[in-house]
Amino acid sequence: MSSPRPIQKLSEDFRTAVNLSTSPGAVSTSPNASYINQARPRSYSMAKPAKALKPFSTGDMKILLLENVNETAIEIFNKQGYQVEFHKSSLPEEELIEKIKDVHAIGIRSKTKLTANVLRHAKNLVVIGCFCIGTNQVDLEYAAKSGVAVFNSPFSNSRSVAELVIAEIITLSRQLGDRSIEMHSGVWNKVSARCWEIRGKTLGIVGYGHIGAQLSVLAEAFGMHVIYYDVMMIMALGTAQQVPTLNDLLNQSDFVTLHVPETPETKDLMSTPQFAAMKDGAYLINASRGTVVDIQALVDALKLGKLAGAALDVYPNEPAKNGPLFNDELNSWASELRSLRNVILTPHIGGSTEEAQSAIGVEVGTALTRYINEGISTGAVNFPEVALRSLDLDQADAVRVLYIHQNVPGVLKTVNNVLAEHNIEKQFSDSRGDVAYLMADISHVNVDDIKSLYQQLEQTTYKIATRLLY
Ligand SMILES: NC(=O)c1ccc[n+]([C@@H]2O[C@H](COP(=O)([O-])OP(=O)(O)OC[C@H]3O[C@@H](n4cnc5c(N)ncnc54)[C@H](O)[C@@H]3O)[C@@H](O)[C@H]2O)c1
Ligand SMILES: O=C(O)CC[C@@H](O)C(=O)O
Repeated sequence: MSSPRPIQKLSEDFRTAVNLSTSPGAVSTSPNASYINQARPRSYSMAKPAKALKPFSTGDMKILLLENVNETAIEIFNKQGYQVEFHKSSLPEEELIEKIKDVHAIGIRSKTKLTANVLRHAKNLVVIGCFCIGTNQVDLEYAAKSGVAVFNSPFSNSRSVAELVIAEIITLSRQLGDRSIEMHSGVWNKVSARCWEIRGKTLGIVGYGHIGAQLSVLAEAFGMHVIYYDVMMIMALGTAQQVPTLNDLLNQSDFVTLHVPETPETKDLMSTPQFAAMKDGAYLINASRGTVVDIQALVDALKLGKLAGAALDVYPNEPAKNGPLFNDELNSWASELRSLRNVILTPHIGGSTEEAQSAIGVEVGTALTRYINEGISTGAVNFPEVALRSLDLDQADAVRVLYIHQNVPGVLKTVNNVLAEHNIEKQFSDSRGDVAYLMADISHVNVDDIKSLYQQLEQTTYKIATRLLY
């Protein structure tokens, strides 16, 4: 194994990988058309140095980082001069509420629940970073309506999850977990009964997105036949085949692996009828979200011998920190599940590799910095995606207006009346559901006028949040 690379190098590699400029405002995983059309030519050419913007009225940027967010992100924030408070685990709700009152940004992973009840205390909050793929732990709609943009890392840990699943397929089919536990307790148990090669077996992938598709390619390299079920029509990779229903997948697969998001539709997607539809002696793998499997029903199917084994990485309730906490108090079936043979249990580590965590730190850290410093929301998961090219260094009297508002008719007329006292250099606005976001660069602004400009915008009827950068 090579030692971890210096952070600067990682950051450069990431930028090269996504093929964008070295401007901190330029990293994107899903550039929308407006971003490409408006921001690209100038930021790519790097013809003129960009003006570094500072916020009006926000004071020092305070960032709360929970759940051991990677040091690559901390380094990015420190470099910006933000005040960073770092915690290794998530926080109990009351403590979280106390801390969130004060901060402008928060970085979390999958454990911290940013519910409406928590977010309504976050009076200064501008942006949330989910340093992971899943965003189900955040009330995205409430955040958007409060003017808080949410960013995640859509695929930086996909490969790590896919590799874990490959390992689990082999581990289950060879009963490696049981043999290892036996040897650790001094028992030599050399058996071949019900141990199989994976070559020629059918892998059924439920959810053929970033992880499912990556896994499909790896599994075929091992000689597996791959079928998949997805609510969308998705192009097959290799010789994989999409099947029309979940039941079609279940009754053909030797291994069923789940890669769907947590949604109301995926709750208990796998329960008693679905286990009954699986082939006798098949295996189930879940590294998506704990709510997707009815675990009591899985325990029953395993006890009956209907399934030959299972691997679980995620659970409906997961401990907030490391320790001997996976017990019946947390999940009523925990000790029953722990006692079963050929069941691999891992503590939500699908994306927990050095490579994935470093890359996620850089990606989400950069997205947050870009949004805080320049207002660019490209890649936000809950928010209109808006970008403007940077202001030039010689535009000393220019101000960037960031105005989040309710998406109702007539707002822009009011706002442009306020802005029209100055020269509008460029502006761009977009909406998503009930929320709209306007970015405008205006020039010929006297520094003494900024306060009045801010107050006028703050007083407009449908305003959600205003930020001025100058
Ligand atoms: N264990 C871990 O550490 C870990 C790491 C990363 C991601 N995850 C979880 O894995 C999930 C999948 O990740 P991804 O990056 O592949 O997501 P993705 O969004 O790229 O793909 C999800 C796929 O599921 C499909 N889908 C949605 N609802 C469905 C349904 N009801 N039935 C069938 N298909 C459905 C979507 O159309 C999409 O193709 C994430 O949402 C996250 O919760 C877990
Ligand atoms: O790192 C985590 O806590 C979550 C990992 C994974 O579930 C994700 O959603 O990316």
